[in-house]
Amino acid sequence: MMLSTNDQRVYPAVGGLSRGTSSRVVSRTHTDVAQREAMKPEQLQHIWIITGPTGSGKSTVAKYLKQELKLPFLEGDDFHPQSNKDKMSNSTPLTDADRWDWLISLRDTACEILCPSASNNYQAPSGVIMTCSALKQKYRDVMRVAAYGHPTVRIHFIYLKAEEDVLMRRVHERKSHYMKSHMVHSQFEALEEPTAEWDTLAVDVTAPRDEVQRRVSAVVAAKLAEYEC
Ligand SMILES: Nc1ncnc2c1ncn2[C@@H]1O[C@H](COP(=O)(O)OP(=O)(O)OP(=O)(O)O)[C@@H](O)[C@H]1O
Ligand SMILES: O=C(O)[C@H](O)[C@@H](O)[C@H](O)[C@H](O)CO
Repeated sequence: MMLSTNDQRVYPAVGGLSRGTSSRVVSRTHTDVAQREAMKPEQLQHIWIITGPTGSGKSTVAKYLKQELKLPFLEGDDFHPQSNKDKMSNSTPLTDADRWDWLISLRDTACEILCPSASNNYQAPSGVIMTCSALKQKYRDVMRVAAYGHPTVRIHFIYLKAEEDVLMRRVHERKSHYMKSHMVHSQFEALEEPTAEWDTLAVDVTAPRDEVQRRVSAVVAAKLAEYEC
């Protein structure tokens, strides 16, 4: 299934993110809620966060989705400081403390991208795709802050789900990456599955790549269709 692309739309600066507010948490008022409910689909900006443990195929799926939706893409791995990469290369799992700044910098970069600016010719994109393991609920909550005070923004987690042994095999076969297969178990230990969270679309990724792509396309298309009603 091919997704319809909506990246060509031009958004007025007035409805979108405004510079300088990306990291500020604004309290939700009745007006905010009313504005949020009154949004037209073409005014919305979607943050698609591809989540799951190491080896679940986040980068693979995100590159596919980038082509399909023609949206900017942020690779979560690129936002880890060298100290985090060194830790993971040395087979030491990251702690919460290691992850906060990483999560915040990813979130704030997504907000910057969605903001009309000279770099996008004052035509902010209709969304952004990012990879981010977001293993725990409190990490996903950090990302959810991107929608606070920004009535145009909708956040969707696409959770790539597979059994540990499947990911162990995939990471073992993947060469030239700092994350090695013996780190997979620690990722499952940290994992709090988001399957019951309202903004999460779970996709079973045990299947071959083309089938996973079809599943991801289907859940994204279904989600976008909800806003057209
Ligand atoms: N559906 C699939 N079937 C088989 N192999 C796959 C599938 N999807 C991805 N792979 C392979 O599994 C490995 C892990 O995929 P990928 O690097 O995209 O995962 P990731 O979640 O981004 O990992 P990390 O968090 O460690 O960066 C890669 O070698 C990739 O080619
Ligand atoms: O939170 C984490 O422990 C990391 O983000 C891992 O989940 C990533 O998979 C790692 O960056 C390897 O790519």
